[in-house]
Amino acid sequence: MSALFTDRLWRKVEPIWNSYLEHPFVKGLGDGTLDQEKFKHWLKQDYVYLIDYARLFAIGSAKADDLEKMTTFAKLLHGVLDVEMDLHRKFAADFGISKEELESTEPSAITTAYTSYMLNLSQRGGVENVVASVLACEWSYNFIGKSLAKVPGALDDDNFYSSWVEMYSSDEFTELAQETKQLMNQIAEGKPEQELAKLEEIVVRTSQLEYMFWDMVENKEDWPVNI
Ligand SMILES: Cc1ncc(CN)c(N)n1
Repeated sequence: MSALFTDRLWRKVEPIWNSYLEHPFVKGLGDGTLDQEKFKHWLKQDYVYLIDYARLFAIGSAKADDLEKMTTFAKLLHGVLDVEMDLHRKFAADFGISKEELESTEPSAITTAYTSYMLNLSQRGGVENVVASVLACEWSYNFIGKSLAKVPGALDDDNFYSSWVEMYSSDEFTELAQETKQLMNQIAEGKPEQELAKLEEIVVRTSQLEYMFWDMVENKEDWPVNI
């Protein structure tokens, strides 16, 4: 049996992903100490991020060369729009933020950079670029969710963010992450090293952008010079 491409990717991104677990924003989600104003910034920025992220699965579905992959992309699209974004809508309702306000959030510089990077690569490349672009997003949140679920008290009701940890460590979200990994392995199979290296670079870059997104919400950043 040949080695899985996602095992190779894991070895490459592991140090970046471990740094997420040390990030104050992520730690605050696990122990419940995160400032709610910072969390609201995440909620709004992530909502508009996810709208573009969902578009990537629609692009993947359109570019897929067989019905099986088309169906997987459609399932992942549904996962974003109707499962993951429901978490955001529930938190927003608790804060008195309407769906309209969430949806009309102005994307920050980092949100724009991250979604533009993925959309650009996905539009100009084939289906392999689409999967490589979305992989770190799905897989790293599941990695974070599962890691935080092991923090004592993280899933208890008195952690304001327990439903966040519950969602990203859930069996349902784990299945979505697994399906994305399987899709990556299927598509990578038989590809020459030169192409695999390009896909690896996309996963490394999106992993770095994930870190920048955590920093952006921690610091409630928007654009450097706002007018
Ligand atoms: C920025 C970001 N990255 C990943 C995920 C998980 N889909 C997310 N909601 N937001």
